[in-house]
Amino acid sequence: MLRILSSATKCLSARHCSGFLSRMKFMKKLREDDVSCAAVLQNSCVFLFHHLSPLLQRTERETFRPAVLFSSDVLSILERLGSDKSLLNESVLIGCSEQNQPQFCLDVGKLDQAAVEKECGGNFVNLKKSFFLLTEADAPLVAKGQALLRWHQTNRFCSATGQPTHRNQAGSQRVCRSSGAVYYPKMSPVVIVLVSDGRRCLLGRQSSFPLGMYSALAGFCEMGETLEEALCREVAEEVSLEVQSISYSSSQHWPFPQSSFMMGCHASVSPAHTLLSIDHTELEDARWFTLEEIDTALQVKTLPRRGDPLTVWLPPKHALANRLIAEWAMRQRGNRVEP
Ligand SMILES: NC(=O)C1=CN([C@@H]2O[C@H](COP(=O)(O)OP(=O)(O)OC[C@H]3O[C@@H](n4cnc5c(N)ncnc54)[C@H](O)[C@@H]3O)[C@@H](O)[C@H]2O)C=CC1
Ligand SMILES: [Mg+2]
Repeated sequence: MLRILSSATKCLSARHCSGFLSRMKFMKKLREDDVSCAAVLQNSCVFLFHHLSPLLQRTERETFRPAVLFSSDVLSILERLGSDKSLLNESVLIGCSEQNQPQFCLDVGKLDQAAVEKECGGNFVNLKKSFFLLTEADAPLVAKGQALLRWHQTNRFCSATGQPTHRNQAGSQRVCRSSGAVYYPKMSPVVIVLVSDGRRCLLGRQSSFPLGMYSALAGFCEMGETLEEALCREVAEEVSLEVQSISYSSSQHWPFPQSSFMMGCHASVSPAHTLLSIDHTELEDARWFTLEEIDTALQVKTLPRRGDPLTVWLPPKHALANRLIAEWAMRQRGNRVEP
């Protein structure tokens, strides 16, 4: 069995960079210079995927972390499993750790899954499950890796000429040599908004959500829309409310169902106009929640099962919706005047 190293354990490329600025410049160079990138890949961390499912390893504390191998370990595995070692060159650059360790991801879907799992002492777990098994710190990098690997797998041909596209070594773009068209990985912009009437906040649920889960309203931005226009339209479409003011909170990359760029906002509506008219083609339910109800929902740690009494619970900390709700609750607690 091979050793699986946390990305912090070795620091092979420290001489290349130190601090945030040099790390960013180093990454830029790797994206632009195929020869440097190929050389660095020989001494880097690699996150393995199998048909887009990341390889996870159980820790001593019965939690999970992404299994991180060194390129030399990957080459040994490829050799032992009788695979062409050039497969390593299909790795895609995903980052550089704070310890200055370049990080790549590689899909070994061509190899036997069980054989790789045995070699590595881990398991390939589909992204939806693994995203929530991982810590808030590890999940985004794994999601980014999967998103890039998926993009490469689904953009192998030029949409103008039908000719094959060719990736650069870092995997940050693909080029059609026939037309010269350059393709870059794409995300769909999505607005997510926590609407408040000053006293309560508005949450909704789609029928596809797990039982009892309510979240902030969200929707894809349409071509040509500003963030603010998309937000007002989505709230109008889904619950027939007119938003009065908007403030931006923060953003996140969201891998489900495919790469979205989520932009999180707070918005207010007039307390005199809070009557909801729900579009049931989009939402199964939407309701106003008081601070007490939100506090209770934030406490729910074990997910309800079918047959359990209906408990409202909220998206986990990994989701921007959770942050928006927590921000709102904190602000409400601060505003509350004790009798
Ligand atoms: N990270 C978080 O906290 C949360 C993330 N989300 C994510 O936000 C996203 C958008 O939320 P929804 O309410 O489902 O959006 P939505 O309200 O825009 O409705 C989805 C529908 O929009 C259409 N659509 C338009 N452009 C699309 C595109 N580029 N890709 C896919 N469908 C498109 C499709 O018909 C789809 O069925 C979802 O992917 C969901 O996973 C939703 C809630 C919380
Ligand atoms: Mg929606």
